[in-house]
Amino acid sequence: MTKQKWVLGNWKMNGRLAANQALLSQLSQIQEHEHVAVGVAVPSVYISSALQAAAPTLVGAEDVSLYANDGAYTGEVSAAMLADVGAQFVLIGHSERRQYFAEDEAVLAQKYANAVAAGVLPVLCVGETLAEREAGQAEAVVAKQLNLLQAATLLKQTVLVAYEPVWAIGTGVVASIEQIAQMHAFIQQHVLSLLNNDASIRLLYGGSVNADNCAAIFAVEHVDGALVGGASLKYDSFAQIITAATDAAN
Ligand SMILES: O=C(CO)COP(=O)(O)O
Repeated sequence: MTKQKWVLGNWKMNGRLAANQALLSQLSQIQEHEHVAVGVAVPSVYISSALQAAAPTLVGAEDVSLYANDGAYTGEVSAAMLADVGAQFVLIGHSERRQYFAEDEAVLAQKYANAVAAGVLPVLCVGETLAEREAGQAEAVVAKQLNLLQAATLLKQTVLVAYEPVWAIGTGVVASIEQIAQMHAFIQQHVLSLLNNDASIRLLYGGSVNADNCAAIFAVEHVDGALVGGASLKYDSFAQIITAATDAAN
């Protein structure tokens, strides 16, 4: 899956069956582009139904259990189950998981490994808070969050990382082009050094991406796509972002 541009939606805890199917059937009619991957991460209860309506749009999960094997873990969904229903990717370490569910690096490393073992492509989400940026810690924080990739050298596939500054998520405050360019260059270099230059890396930007700002973001070096929250919930805005990615890939 070495596409040049990736546009992934993250529905978060949104959606209902009928509305999902309507949105996905519109998305499924967008002309497929050989260099653009389009996908949506959806609540796990909707993965199966989404898969029936979405192709060629990829369908992924928003989270996966820390526990790898079947067992007495009430409420959990394992990576093997995601693979079983056909989920093609899974978000790991979204800032909302880190913030509301106290997921730390050890937990996320295990989740990442579980996804890899089950054959579900992990998308590692990283990003600093505003306080961390203001303290000059942005790169150090992101570097620490990337370190779990070291244990993922078993990967011989595309490494997908989404840089989502926490202060840009759902706020309408998009990072500046300079901030995105600087952090993406840093992430590219850091991941290559972690993986001994042996990886195909795709870096997505996330945080208040919309139809108006996406083209400028896609033009930044080392930006290989976007992870889109709010604007992925409406066909028009998501379709415009896909069009901009397609233009950028041409
Ligand atoms: O968290 C995000 C995607 O994972 C970004 O959300 P928004 O696009 O709504 O800012």
